[in-house]
This record gives sequence, structure tokens and C-alpha cells, in this order.
Amino acid sequence: MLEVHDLTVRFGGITALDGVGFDVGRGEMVGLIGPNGAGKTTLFNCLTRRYDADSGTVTYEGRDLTAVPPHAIAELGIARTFQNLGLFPRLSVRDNVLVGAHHRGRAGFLSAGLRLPGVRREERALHADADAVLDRLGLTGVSGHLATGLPFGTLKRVELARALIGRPRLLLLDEPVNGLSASEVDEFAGTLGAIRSEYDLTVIVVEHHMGFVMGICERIVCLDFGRKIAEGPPGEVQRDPGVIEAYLGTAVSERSERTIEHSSSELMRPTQEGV
Ligand SMILES: Nc1ncnc2c1ncn2[C@@H]1O[C@H](COP(=O)(O)OP(=O)(O)OP(=O)(O)O)[C@@H](O)[C@H]1O
Repeated sequence: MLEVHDLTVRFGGITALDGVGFDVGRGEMVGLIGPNGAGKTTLFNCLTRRYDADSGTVTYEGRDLTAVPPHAIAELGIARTFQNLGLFPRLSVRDNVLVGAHHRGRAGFLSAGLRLPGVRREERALHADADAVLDRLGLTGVSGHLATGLPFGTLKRVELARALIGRPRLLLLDEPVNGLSASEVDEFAGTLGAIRSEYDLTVIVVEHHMGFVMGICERIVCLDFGRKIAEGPPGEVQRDPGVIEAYLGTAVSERSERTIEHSSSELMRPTQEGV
């Protein structure tokens, strides 16, 4: 479904991605891990065309993604969530979700302004879809609430709902469980596992929470300093000396500027059962 080949992105003197390559098959759930600043979000930004790559190729369902304009990404069936939430605080939860369906609307400026019957039908259909997704994610009770002021765990689910209403085939999740409590992480893992098959999704998930990512993904790609340093099944990657060094080496080496978010026990924590 997705082939990333030799992808390089530079910001001035920083090489955020350095010849990164990996494939993702349809239906897979792939984890993208690596210490802070490894290049994970930059990779997502390339896949969604927020960033241009300096070199390399990205092929999605046989199409050269680097030639696709950013506004056409959602229509191709690619949706994402954001590390720091990308919601509109002054819109209701339901309207935030509806934003994710913008590419499904066919009404033009004039017909929408005149409120023609076709426009009203289309709106009713999209609202029904929004309500179904909100219901599926347990958000019906807050659908009329402004996005501002809701608990972080709820907002993470709103973001997921907004991605799902776009009917994606490829879902990119950027730190979906960051900031959630242990029980919320387990709940999110269960929901993600279920909606993956319900919505026929292929998923790439960036996450620092090793228990979550190792428990839910079939394959892990690890980046460090913009380079892919490991790829394989979770058990293998967890034991990879280069991966352990990338995370643990930060305390004693030149990585002193980076934040060490996760200890060795976090990295080596057994995978969650039943997720
Ligand atoms: N727009 C930008 N301008 C300049 N530098 C950038 C930009 N975006 C990312 N970088 C740099 O590229 C490198 C990779 O950043 P990126 O955010 O992709 O890492 P990450 O693996 O997602 O990190 P984290 O786990 O902390 O979110 C970092 O050194 C970062 O400072």
C-alpha cells in the first residue's frame, strides 16, 4: 500500500530524515518509534504533504505521493491525527468531526448558498455519519460541547473521530496515547484494535508508549537521528542493541539535549496481552 524509499528531509543544517525507507502492506498496523527528534513527525508530514522531501520517493497505492497537492491527500484516503491535537477549540465536538468530512461534500458555493435540496440531503447524510462515528467512539454525550475544556483523553478520541469520518484507508496516528492514564491507554488500544477491522484500516502509529505500541503493532520501524536503525516484529526490535542504545544512550552520550522520556523498563516492558 505504501512504499517509502530513500526519503531525505533537511532543515538548514539538520537532516530530519536521512534516506529512510520501508513498506507498509494493506491492513498492517506498523509502529514508528524513536527518541525525541528522530524524525517521526517529519515522516508523517511528508506522507501528508505538509513537508516536501529533498529527495526520495513515496508511493501510495501505486501513485507518486510527492506529486500530490496537500489538499488532495484526504481524498486519497489518508487521514492523520496530531501529536498536540489539531482541533478547533471554538467549534463543537460534532463540528470538529464534520471538518474531517470536508472532502466528501460535493455542494458548490452557489448551491450551498441557495440551500438547494441536494445540499440539504448531503448535509443530512454527513451529519448522520458524524453521529455514527461519535457514537462508535463513545462521544455522543459531548457532541454539542465546545472542544475547549474537555478532558485530554476525550479530545484524543475526537481527533480519531475526525480522521475516521473521512473514510481513510491509511490512518496515521501521531502519539495517540500521549498524556493518557494507564486505563485510558488500555481502552484506546482496545478501540483501535476493533475499529481497525471495522473500518478496514491500515495504520501507522507514532508512539513513545512502548507497552502500547509493542502490544498492538505487528511490525515496528525505529528511527534515530533521521535514520532507520531497526525494523521487524516487536519482540525483535525490543531486543535490538541499536534500539536500546538509541533510547538508553541518551543519558550518557552526546544526546544530552534530548529529553529522556522512557526508561529501560518502559522499553522492555512486556507487551500487553489481549490488545
Ligand atoms: N519545520 C521544521 N523546521 C526546522 N526543524 C524542524 C522542523 N520540523 C522538524 N524539525 C527538526 O527535525 C528533527 C526531527 O523532528 P521531528 O519532530 O520529526 O522528530 P520526532 O521523532 O517526531 O520527535 P518527537 O518524538 O519529539 O515528537 C528535529 O531536530 C526537529 O527539531
